[in-house]
Amino acid sequence: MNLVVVSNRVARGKPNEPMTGGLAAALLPVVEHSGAIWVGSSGRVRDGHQKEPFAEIEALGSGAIATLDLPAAHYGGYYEGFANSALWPALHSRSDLIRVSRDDYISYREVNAFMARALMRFRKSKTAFWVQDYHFLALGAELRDLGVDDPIGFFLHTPWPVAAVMQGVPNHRELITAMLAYDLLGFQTEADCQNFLGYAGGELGLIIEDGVVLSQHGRTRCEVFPIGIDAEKFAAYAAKSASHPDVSRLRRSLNGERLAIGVDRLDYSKGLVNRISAFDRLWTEQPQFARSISLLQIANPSRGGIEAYGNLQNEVARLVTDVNGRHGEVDWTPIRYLNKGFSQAVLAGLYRTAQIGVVTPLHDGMNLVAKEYVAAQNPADPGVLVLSKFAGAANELDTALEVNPHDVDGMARAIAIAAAMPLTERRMRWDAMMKKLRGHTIQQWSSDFVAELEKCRTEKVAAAPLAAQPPQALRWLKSAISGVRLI
Ligand SMILES: O=P(O)(O)OC[C@H]1O[C@H](O[C@H]2O[C@H](CO)[C@@H](O)[C@H](O)[C@H]2O)[C@H](O)[C@@H](O)[C@@H]1O
Ligand SMILES: O=c1ccn([C@@H]2O[C@H](COP(=O)(O)OP(=O)(O)O)[C@@H](O)[C@H]2O)c(=O)[nH]1
Repeated sequence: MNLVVVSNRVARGKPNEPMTGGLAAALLPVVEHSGAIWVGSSGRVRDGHQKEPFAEIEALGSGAIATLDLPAAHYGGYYEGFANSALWPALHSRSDLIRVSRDDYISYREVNAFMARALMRFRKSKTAFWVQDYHFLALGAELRDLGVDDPIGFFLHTPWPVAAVMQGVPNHRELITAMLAYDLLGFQTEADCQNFLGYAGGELGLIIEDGVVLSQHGRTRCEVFPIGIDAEKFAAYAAKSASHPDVSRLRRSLNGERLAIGVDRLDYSKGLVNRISAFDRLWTEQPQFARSISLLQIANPSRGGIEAYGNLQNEVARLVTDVNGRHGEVDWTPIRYLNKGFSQAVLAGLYRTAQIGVVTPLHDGMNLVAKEYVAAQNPADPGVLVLSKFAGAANELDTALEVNPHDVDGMARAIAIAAAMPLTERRMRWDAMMKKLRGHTIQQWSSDFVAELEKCRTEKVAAAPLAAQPPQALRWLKSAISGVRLI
């Protein structure tokens, strides 16, 4: 089976460059080892009507990356508009930030249709399509409209909120009905999956049986596939990172003080304001921690053309200046705040240098930084992960110090507890988390999904004659022939 992976963002495959987000970071090794073709946006646009989409193709391990120039007239409305100003805030339960625009929705659908047409040239006799993330909710339906009867699966990297929040997204019914053209919908957590099923059953009134939604598109299985990392790679990077100039300079600069590290895109979902406020609270309420704990916050700028992101960047910069101004000394800077990225090899060394990892998003699909921080620790003297209960990673990393990111005092207390935690407890917590990370790698995540996708397609085709009926007919049939299972 040939695998075609599709996402908006693709990784550049250069080992010394930072990754832009977890999706690209996670899929890079999957494509390298599976021989898949990974199709995504080049980040450039092209004017006019493209007969043949312009694609650049380069090898990536045993696979390849094909990047497309997206249509100039629709790119802004698609990426900064509908995807990141309507869907992203909704998916992260920030209804207050949803921006509604009819034109953005049209552009979003145009780009989904454009991508479907472009994908036809990557289709061979036996192909499975694996679509990634909220940029392409309608891509499966567009492919079906073009006559594609191959397995088509979808994985959502973000959370899926409760139905009342999704109802704030323009055209939500049409869009979510289109999602049912996929054979398999994958989610990061059980809560996300249940929220989706709740919407399908409640808002769309569809029948759901054992995690399968029955609709006019047939059967759509919904399942949980928490994304993993290559823990061994991070451990190996960390073990040999000391010689890297950034890592050794950081270590020399510490003078015995303890370091906490935060690594995030500058995104309102990451809870940066509350995190910095928690450090402010710690240094104010427990002055013995001034000089003895400092924070290294890497905050890579993201989606800078969107107002909410520009506002956040200003707010965080102001807050850091204020906190440093009040708590700093001539020879001590409480928060080292960097608006740039590092390669994962360097990042691993920075993670290992820090005794505390602070990962406190208000909402996050998974948060790979949490997993990478754990994997990069020195087994003989591991650091402590302070982790938000609203990160998908909290489901697996359940021996981290769990915090509520809305509770600034609680986070300040957790940071103090982390700083004082004895070695035996740190090792016990770290061992348990490391076992989970080793037991569920990124390669397993992808092979589990693809195996399930092939199985679902076979089941869907076998059940097609009955499941292809409109949902109203299914409901009527079900009540008319009681006791008969409609699968
Ligand atoms: O492509 P961008 O607009 O620059 O944004 C970067 C990525 O952000 C999001 O990442 C998510 O995927 C991670 C891996 O599964 C997950 O750990 C994290 O919780 C998610 O937020 C977004 O979903 C991606 O599409 C973006 O590429
Ligand atoms: O300077 C940086 C900051 C982050 N990352 C990578 O970007 C990803 C961030 O993923 P995460 O799931 O934590 O959050 P997202 O940005 O996708 O929301 C991780 O794999 C990091 O290793 C990186 O390579 N360099």
